[in-house]
Amino acid sequence: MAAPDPLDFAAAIATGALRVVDLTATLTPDFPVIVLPPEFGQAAPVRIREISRYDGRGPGWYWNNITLGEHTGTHFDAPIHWYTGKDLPNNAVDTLPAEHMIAPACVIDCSGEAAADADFLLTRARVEAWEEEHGRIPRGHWVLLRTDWSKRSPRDYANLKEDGAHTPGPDAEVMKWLVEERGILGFGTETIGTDAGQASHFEPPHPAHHFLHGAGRYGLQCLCNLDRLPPTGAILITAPLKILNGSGSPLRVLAVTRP
Ligand SMILES: O=C(O)C(=O)c1ccccc1S
Ligand SMILES: [Mn+2]
Repeated sequence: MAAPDPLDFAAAIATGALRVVDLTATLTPDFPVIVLPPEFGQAAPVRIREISRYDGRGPGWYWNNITLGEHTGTHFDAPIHWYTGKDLPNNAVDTLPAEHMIAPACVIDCSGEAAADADFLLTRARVEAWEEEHGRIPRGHWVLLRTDWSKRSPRDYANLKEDGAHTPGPDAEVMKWLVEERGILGFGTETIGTDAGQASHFEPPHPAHHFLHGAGRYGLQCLCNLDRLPPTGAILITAPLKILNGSGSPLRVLAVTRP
Protein backbone atom coordinates (compact mmCIF):
# COMPACT_ATOMS: atom_id res chain seq x y z
CA MET A 1 0.00 0.00 0.00
CA ALA A 2 1.42 3.42 -0.95
CA ALA A 3 2.00 5.55 2.16
CA PRO A 4 -0.93 7.96 2.59
CA ASP A 5 0.06 11.63 2.51
CA PRO A 6 -0.27 13.19 5.99
CA LEU A 7 -1.18 16.44 4.28
CA ASP A 8 -4.39 14.79 3.03
CA PHE A 9 -5.29 14.09 6.66
CA ALA A 10 -4.63 17.72 7.60
CA ALA A 11 -6.64 18.94 4.60
CA ALA A 12 -9.56 16.68 5.53
CA ILE A 13 -9.65 18.23 9.00
CA ALA A 14 -9.28 21.79 7.66
CA THR A 15 -12.16 21.28 5.22
CA GLY A 16 -14.41 19.48 7.70
CA ALA A 17 -14.26 16.23 5.79
CA LEU A 18 -13.09 14.82 9.11
CA ARG A 19 -14.36 15.99 12.51
CA VAL A 20 -12.26 16.50 15.64
CA VAL A 21 -13.99 15.76 18.97
CA ASP A 22 -12.43 16.86 22.26
CA LEU A 23 -12.86 14.05 24.80
CA THR A 24 -11.19 15.98 27.63
CA ALA A 25 -12.76 17.37 30.80
CA THR A 26 -11.72 20.87 31.88
CA LEU A 27 -9.17 20.64 34.69
CA THR A 28 -10.45 22.76 37.58
CA PRO A 29 -9.46 22.95 41.28
CA ASP A 30 -12.68 21.17 42.24
CA PHE A 31 -12.36 18.36 39.69
CA PRO A 32 -12.71 15.14 41.72
CA VAL A 33 -9.70 12.88 42.15
CA ILE A 34 -9.69 9.26 43.22
CA VAL A 35 -9.93 8.84 46.99
CA LEU A 36 -8.13 5.77 48.37
CA PRO A 37 -8.58 4.29 51.84
CA PRO A 38 -7.06 6.71 54.43
CA GLU A 39 -4.06 4.46 55.17
CA PHE A 40 -2.74 5.01 51.62
CA GLY A 41 -1.13 8.00 49.92
CA GLN A 42 -3.55 10.31 48.15
CA ALA A 43 -3.54 12.31 44.92
CA ALA A 44 -2.77 16.00 45.40
CA PRO A 45 -5.72 18.27 44.74
CA VAL A 46 -5.54 20.41 41.62
CA ARG A 47 -4.15 23.85 42.43
CA ILE A 48 -3.88 26.73 39.95
CA ARG A 49 -1.98 29.67 41.49
CA GLU A 50 -1.58 32.91 39.51
CA ILE A 51 1.97 34.15 39.22
CA SER A 52 1.11 37.37 37.37
CA ARG A 53 -1.62 38.81 35.19
CA TYR A 54 -0.34 41.88 33.30
CA ASP A 55 0.40 43.58 36.63
CA GLY A 56 3.28 44.49 38.87
CA ARG A 57 4.21 40.80 39.17
CA GLY A 58 4.59 40.66 35.39
CA PRO A 59 3.33 43.61 33.34
CA GLY A 60 3.16 41.96 29.98
CA TRP A 61 2.16 38.43 30.80
CA TYR A 62 -0.25 36.06 32.57
CA TRP A 63 0.83 32.69 33.89
CA ASN A 64 0.16 30.23 36.73
CA ASN A 65 1.84 27.58 38.77
CA ILE A 66 -0.18 24.36 38.80
CA THR A 67 0.07 21.41 41.16
CA LEU A 68 -1.74 18.14 40.53
CA GLY A 69 -1.29 14.39 40.63
CA GLU A 70 -0.38 12.31 37.58
CA HIS A 71 -3.83 10.69 37.85
CA THR A 72 -5.96 13.80 37.74
CA GLY A 73 -8.81 14.77 35.46
CA THR A 74 -8.81 13.23 32.01
CA HIS A 75 -5.64 11.22 32.26
CA PHE A 76 -3.58 8.35 30.90
CA ASP A 77 -2.45 5.27 32.84
CA ALA A 78 0.85 3.68 31.79
CA PRO A 79 1.75 0.03 32.57
CA ILE A 80 4.22 1.06 35.29
CA HIS A 81 1.26 2.42 37.26
CA TRP A 82 0.31 -1.08 38.41
CA TYR A 83 2.47 -3.77 40.02
CA THR A 84 1.57 -6.17 37.21
CA GLY A 85 3.29 -3.88 34.70
CA LYS A 86 6.16 -2.66 36.84
CA ASP A 87 8.92 -4.69 35.14
CA LEU A 88 7.78 -4.38 31.51
CA PRO A 89 9.93 -2.52 28.95
CA ASN A 90 8.87 0.99 27.87
CA ASN A 91 6.20 1.01 30.56
CA ALA A 92 6.24 4.68 31.62
CA VAL A 93 4.73 7.75 29.96
CA ASP A 94 8.18 8.94 28.85
CA THR A 95 9.12 5.63 27.22
CA LEU A 96 5.96 4.16 25.70
CA PRO A 97 6.09 3.99 21.88
CA ALA A 98 4.86 7.13 20.11
CA GLU A 99 3.02 4.87 17.66
CA HIS A 100 0.70 3.87 20.51
CA MET A 101 -0.46 7.48 20.92
CA ILE A 102 -2.58 7.44 17.77
CA ALA A 103 -4.95 4.48 17.44
CA PRO A 104 -8.53 3.53 16.51
CA ALA A 105 -11.31 3.19 19.09
CA CYS A 106 -14.47 1.15 19.58
CA VAL A 107 -17.18 2.76 21.71
CA ILE A 108 -19.58 0.56 23.68
CA ASP A 109 -22.66 2.51 24.76
CA CYS A 110 -23.85 1.34 28.18
CA SER A 111 -25.33 4.70 29.15
CA GLY A 112 -28.77 3.15 29.69
CA GLU A 113 -27.45 0.41 31.94
CA ALA A 114 -25.31 2.86 33.94
CA ALA A 115 -28.25 5.23 34.40
CA ALA A 116 -30.24 2.37 35.92
CA ASP A 117 -27.44 0.98 38.10
CA ALA A 118 -24.41 2.98 39.30
CA ASP A 119 -22.64 -0.35 39.91
CA PHE A 120 -23.28 -1.62 36.38
CA LEU A 121 -20.53 -3.99 35.24
CA LEU A 122 -19.52 -4.51 31.62
CA THR A 123 -19.39 -8.24 30.89
CA ARG A 124 -17.99 -10.42 28.13
CA ALA A 125 -21.56 -11.23 27.02
CA ARG A 126 -22.34 -7.51 26.69
CA VAL A 127 -19.24 -6.94 24.55
CA GLU A 128 -20.03 -9.99 22.40
CA ALA A 129 -23.53 -8.54 21.84
CA TRP A 130 -21.82 -5.34 20.69
CA GLU A 131 -19.61 -7.39 18.35
CA GLU A 132 -22.67 -9.09 16.87
CA GLU A 133 -23.81 -5.62 15.73
CA HIS A 134 -20.50 -3.88 14.95
CA GLY A 135 -18.03 -6.65 14.21
CA ARG A 136 -15.19 -8.18 16.19
CA ILE A 137 -13.03 -5.72 18.14
CA PRO A 138 -9.77 -5.50 16.14
CA ARG A 139 -6.38 -5.94 17.79
CA GLY A 140 -4.68 -2.71 18.78
CA HIS A 141 -7.90 -0.74 19.21
CA TRP A 142 -9.01 1.21 22.28
CA VAL A 143 -12.28 0.10 23.87
CA LEU A 144 -14.16 3.05 25.36
CA LEU A 145 -17.00 2.38 27.80
CA ARG A 146 -19.68 5.05 27.35
CA THR A 147 -21.75 5.55 30.52
CA ASP A 148 -22.58 9.29 30.22
CA TRP A 149 -21.04 9.58 33.72
CA SER A 150 -19.25 12.73 32.50
CA LYS A 151 -22.62 14.47 32.23
CA ARG A 152 -22.98 14.32 36.03
CA SER A 153 -21.81 17.18 38.23
CA PRO A 154 -18.23 16.76 39.49
CA ARG A 155 -19.42 16.20 43.07
CA ASP A 156 -21.39 13.15 41.85
CA TYR A 157 -18.47 11.59 39.97
CA ALA A 158 -17.16 9.45 42.80
CA ASN A 159 -20.66 8.60 44.10
CA LEU A 160 -19.06 7.84 47.47
CA LYS A 161 -21.00 5.89 50.09
CA GLU A 162 -19.91 4.34 53.41
CA ASP A 163 -18.39 1.35 51.55
CA GLY A 164 -16.58 3.41 48.94
CA ALA A 165 -17.34 4.57 45.41
CA HIS A 166 -20.25 3.21 43.40
CA THR A 167 -19.44 3.75 39.73
CA PRO A 168 -19.71 1.49 36.66
CA GLY A 169 -16.86 -0.40 35.09
CA PRO A 170 -15.72 -3.76 33.72
CA ASP A 171 -15.77 -7.09 35.48
CA ALA A 172 -12.63 -9.23 35.75
CA GLU A 173 -13.60 -11.77 33.08
CA VAL A 174 -14.21 -9.15 30.38
CA MET A 175 -10.94 -7.38 31.08
CA LYS A 176 -8.93 -10.62 30.89
CA TRP A 177 -10.75 -11.50 27.64
CA LEU A 178 -10.38 -8.05 26.04
CA VAL A 179 -6.64 -8.00 26.79
CA GLU A 180 -5.78 -11.64 26.08
CA GLU A 181 -8.29 -12.61 23.37
CA ARG A 182 -8.94 -9.29 21.60
CA GLY A 183 -5.51 -7.72 22.12
CA ILE A 184 -6.88 -4.25 22.80
CA LEU A 185 -4.49 -1.31 23.11
CA GLY A 186 -6.29 0.08 26.14
CA PHE A 187 -9.57 0.70 27.93
CA GLY A 188 -11.15 4.09 28.51
CA THR A 189 -13.89 5.28 30.85
CA GLU A 190 -15.74 8.45 31.81
CA THR A 191 -15.42 7.65 35.50
CA ILE A 192 -12.52 8.51 37.82
CA GLY A 193 -10.89 5.10 37.28
CA THR A 194 -10.79 2.48 34.56
CA ASP A 195 -12.13 0.11 37.21
CA ALA A 196 -15.58 0.09 38.78
CA GLY A 197 -15.95 1.88 42.11
CA GLN A 198 -16.23 -1.42 44.00
CA ALA A 199 -13.39 -3.10 42.06
CA SER A 200 -11.14 -3.43 45.10
CA HIS A 201 -13.47 -6.29 46.10
CA PHE A 202 -13.14 -8.09 42.74
CA GLU A 203 -10.78 -11.00 41.97
CA PRO A 204 -8.18 -9.92 41.07
CA PRO A 205 -8.73 -6.52 42.69
CA HIS A 206 -8.95 -3.67 40.17
CA PRO A 207 -9.04 -6.06 37.19
CA ALA A 208 -8.82 -3.34 34.55
CA HIS A 209 -5.55 -2.10 36.02
CA HIS A 210 -4.39 -5.67 36.69
CA PHE A 211 -4.86 -7.09 33.19
CA LEU A 212 -4.30 -3.93 31.08
CA HIS A 213 -1.04 -2.88 32.66
CA GLY A 214 0.16 -6.46 33.17
CA ALA A 215 -0.02 -6.82 29.38
CA GLY A 216 1.69 -3.47 28.75
CA ARG A 217 -1.60 -1.80 27.84
CA TYR A 218 -3.06 1.53 28.80
CA GLY A 219 -5.96 3.21 30.53
CA LEU A 220 -7.85 6.47 29.97
CA GLN A 221 -10.13 8.00 32.58
CA CYS A 222 -12.51 10.92 33.01
CA LEU A 223 -13.25 11.05 29.28
CA CYS A 224 -16.25 13.05 28.06
CA ASN A 225 -18.25 13.48 24.84
CA LEU A 226 -18.21 9.76 24.05
CA ASP A 227 -21.82 10.27 22.91
CA ARG A 228 -20.37 12.21 19.98
CA LEU A 229 -18.41 9.23 18.68
CA PRO A 230 -19.56 6.39 16.41
CA PRO A 231 -19.34 2.78 17.66
CA THR A 232 -16.37 2.25 15.31
CA GLY A 233 -14.30 4.44 13.01
CA ALA A 234 -12.85 7.05 15.36
CA ILE A 235 -9.09 7.55 15.75
CA LEU A 236 -7.85 8.63 19.20
CA ILE A 237 -4.86 10.92 19.80
CA THR A 238 -3.56 10.27 23.31
CA ALA A 239 -0.13 11.78 24.04
CA PRO A 240 0.64 11.91 27.78
CA LEU A 241 3.14 14.39 29.25
CA LYS A 242 6.70 13.05 28.93
CA ILE A 243 7.26 12.78 32.70
CA LEU A 244 10.43 10.91 33.72
CA ASN A 245 9.33 7.41 34.86
CA GLY A 246 5.77 8.76 34.96
CA SER A 247 2.94 6.36 35.90
CA GLY A 248 0.43 8.45 34.00
CA SER A 249 -0.46 12.03 33.20
CA PRO A 250 -3.27 14.42 32.50
CA LEU A 251 -3.59 14.86 28.75
CA ARG A 252 -5.80 16.26 25.99
CA VAL A 253 -7.63 13.36 24.32
CA LEU A 254 -8.86 14.07 20.80
CA ALA A 255 -10.88 11.85 18.49
CA VAL A 256 -10.91 12.20 14.71
CA THR A 257 -13.94 10.77 12.95
CA ARG A 258 -16.19 11.15 9.94
CA PRO A 259 -18.74 13.98 10.29
O1 LIG B 1 -5.48 4.95 37.85
C1 LIG B 1 -6.19 5.56 38.65
O2 LIG B 1 -6.41 6.79 38.55
C2 LIG B 1 -6.81 4.77 39.71
O3 LIG B 1 -7.92 4.38 39.51
C3 LIG B 1 -5.99 4.43 40.89
C4 LIG B 1 -4.89 5.21 41.24
C5 LIG B 1 -4.12 4.84 42.34
C6 LIG B 1 -4.41 3.73 43.09
C7 LIG B 1 -5.50 2.95 42.76
C8 LIG B 1 -6.28 3.30 41.66
S1 LIG B 1 -7.63 2.33 41.27
MN1 LIG C 1 -5.23 6.63 36.58
